[in-house]
Amino acid sequence: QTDQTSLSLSLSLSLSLSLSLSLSLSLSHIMNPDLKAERAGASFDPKALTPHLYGGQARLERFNAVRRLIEEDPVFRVDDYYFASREERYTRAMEKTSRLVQLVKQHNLSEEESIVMRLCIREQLPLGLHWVMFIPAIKGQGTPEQQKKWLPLAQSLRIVGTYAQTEMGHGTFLRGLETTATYDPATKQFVLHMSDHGPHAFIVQIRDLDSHKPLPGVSVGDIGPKLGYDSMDNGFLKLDHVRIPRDQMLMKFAQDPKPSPVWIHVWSPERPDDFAQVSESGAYTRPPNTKLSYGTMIYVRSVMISDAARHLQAATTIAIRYGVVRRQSLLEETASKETQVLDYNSSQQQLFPLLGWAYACHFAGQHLIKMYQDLQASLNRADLSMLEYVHGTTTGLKALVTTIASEGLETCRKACGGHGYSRFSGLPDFYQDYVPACTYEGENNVMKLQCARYLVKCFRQAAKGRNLAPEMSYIGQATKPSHTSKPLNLDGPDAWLHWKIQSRVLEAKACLSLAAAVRELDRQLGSTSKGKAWNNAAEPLSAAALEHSQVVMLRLLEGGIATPSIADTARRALESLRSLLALKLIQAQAPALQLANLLSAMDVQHLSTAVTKLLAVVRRDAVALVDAFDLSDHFLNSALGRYDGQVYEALYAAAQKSTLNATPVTRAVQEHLQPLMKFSRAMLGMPKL
Ligand SMILES: CCCCCCCCCCCCCCCCCCCCCC(=O)SCCNC(=O)CCNC(=O)[C@H](O)C(C)(C)COP(=O)(O)OP(=O)(O)OC[C@H]1O[C@@H](n2cnc3c(N)ncnc32)[C@H](O)[C@@H]1OP(=O)(O)O
Ligand SMILES: Cc1cc2nc3c(=O)[nH]c(=O)nc-3n(C[C@H](O)[C@H](O)[C@H](O)COP(=O)(O)OP(=O)(O)OC[C@H]3O[C@@H](n4cnc5c(N)ncnc54)[C@H](O)[C@@H]3O)c2cc1C
Repeated sequence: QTDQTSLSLSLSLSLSLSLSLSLSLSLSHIMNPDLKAERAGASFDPKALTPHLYGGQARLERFNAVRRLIEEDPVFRVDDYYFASREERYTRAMEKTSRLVQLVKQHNLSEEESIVMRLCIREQLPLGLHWVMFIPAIKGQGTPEQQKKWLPLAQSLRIVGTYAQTEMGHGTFLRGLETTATYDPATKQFVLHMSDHGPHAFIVQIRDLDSHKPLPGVSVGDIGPKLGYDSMDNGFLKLDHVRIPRDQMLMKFAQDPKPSPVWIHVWSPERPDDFAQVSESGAYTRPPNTKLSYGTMIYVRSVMISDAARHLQAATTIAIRYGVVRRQSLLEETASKETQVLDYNSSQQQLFPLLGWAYACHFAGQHLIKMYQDLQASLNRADLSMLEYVHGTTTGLKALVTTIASEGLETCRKACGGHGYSRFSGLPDFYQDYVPACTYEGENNVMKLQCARYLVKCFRQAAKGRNLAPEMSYIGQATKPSHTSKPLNLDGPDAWLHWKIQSRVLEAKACLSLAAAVRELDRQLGSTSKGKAWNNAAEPLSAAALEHSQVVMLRLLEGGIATPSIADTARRALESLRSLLALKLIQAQAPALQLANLLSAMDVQHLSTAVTKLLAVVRRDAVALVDAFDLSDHFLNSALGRYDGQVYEALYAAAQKSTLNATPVTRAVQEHLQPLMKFSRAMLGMPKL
């Protein structure tokens, strides 16, 4: 059996080898003809859309100039990416970080340009958290004096920080954290130790600035291999009675409005649900909102929407380009050519809504960053009115889009068939580095329930006739009796293409879910405690949070498309994509909508016809829509997603680098398989082949 296997494998290997060689000879440096035809046949020019996505022509040009700095520098090459060990990945990532900082200085780049530069690097950088959490924590949580002291040090990398909040025993439940900070008035120091309860933010020096060795009382190290994130040294940290000066507690929101004395944030056993504040002499007072110290998490949840966009853009670019290059099977037996896999309805049903989500996340990401900036500005004016809304919105969107992007990356991998499983497709690595987003910065089940908590609150306010924030006012419908609803009774499939109809139905469905969740919650509350009632109603509550978040995302997509600077041809293509996404969401809920008398049987039939029509419209522009993202081959690092579509040539060339191909016969075969086969032949004899 082993003999036969090795025989047939070597036969097929030599066969594919000669085929691939001839492909590479005849096709190198030529655009794949199918991809060329797609580009020629699109209804709009992606070059007209790209500047809009990058914030205008001038910003796009700056982006490209920065991107060239990365892609033309050998330190950032990606050809070693798929073969490096974890330690090599980590070391190379650190080398890239160091070069990145040199380039920023050398070219005198702005903060925005340095962010762009980080986004162009096809690697997770170990200092990512320094930029995404440590610096934002100082900005968001530090007093002006603390910012003045720490920000210049952090921004110039004289110090490098992390965000060590999660403990072995607690990640979600922040009120359950067990590290204590005990204030010692005699020395005006906090003593940090692992033993009790309480959430606060402190700057703690953990390593010597010169030797980089851990300081006394600090145990720190890498947590070991993970599903992905090979280039990151995610760490453990243990503090044993570590002393830090009092002013290293981030206490922007824990300050007494009166100028002195300085107030400090400390957990109090009398109010375990709460932060308290304590003065130098030990007097307590409440902060304006106990959740203000969670602000850095709100920031990261906001930027994570853009991160989901980037990953979905990459995955759909790879799968859609490959989908037009890859031909497999015959749709019609009489056809002269095999079918492009993107022409299969099942591929379109899966990939095109994801393309819609990629655009939705793009526009929503921009909106959320702005929303966070507005929140910060209002908090700086001691106005807390936005906090609840922003928390409710970001938790729901974080849960929705990280789930869609994670599942979407896997869908794109499967859409690429067997070659999608190769790491050279780029998709496995994007997936394994992205998927922890469902867990970090608030586990998604927990985030959905936080969003639901806000929705239930809005529902109860609306039921009392109170006004809601304009973005939430549609929830008022949820409180109305459902027996009054009437079906749409649309006069044909094209009526489904109107945004007003789509948003009306999506909102109606979200209201239906919210009303059902509140009914279930109230039913539970009638017979059990509040905690148990919420737990028992978790499923409908989570569904309501997701459907509300879909409404928000679709509105932001529509808002992004409606901006006047987009060329009309591109806008029409995007409108079709938005319609397809909205209608696919509605289609998934059609039975419930019919049951609630919101859609008639004919509405559902028209819906199905409209979806089929839209698939064909989006199919025509699918390549143009992913080309508009303008992701480079360097960033995609994908044999399947290349701009020129030379996928087989690239796969073959990449395979040559496998260390198993360094010698014609591997060491493993020489040391283990050959002796085994020799033994089998000696024992059983060998007929002539
Ligand atoms: C120039 C532009 C720049 C652009 C840049 C563009 C960049 C582009 C992209 C660049 C790439 C970036 C990629 C990102 C990579 C990131 C890597 C990150 C790595 C991972 C890091 C981490 O992973 S780091 C740890 C995160 N760890 C959590 O995330 C814990 C979750 N756990 C909780 O967050 C709390 O534990 C939880 C559950 C709320 C309960 O908190 P709790 O028990 O205290 O509170 P309760 O549930 O009792 O709620 C009581 C009331 O508080 C209200 N409330 C609760 N939270 C609130 C809040 N935040 N704000 C307001 N209100 C809040 C709630 O709504 C209730 O309100 P009410 O009473 O009125 O109903
Ligand atoms: C790659 C990666 C990087 C990270 N980086 C950092 C970092 O830099 N700094 C940092 O501080 N932390 C970091 N974390 C930790 C991360 O924030 C936590 O893992 C996350 O908040 C979830 O907490 P947990 O691990 O305690 O999960 P748990 O809370 O133990 O969750 C386990 C299960 O219990 C469920 N569950 C828990 N509580 C509830 C509830 N109230 N209601 C319903 N279900 C519940 C969850 O849904 C989940 O299914 C990182 C994690 C990962 C994966």
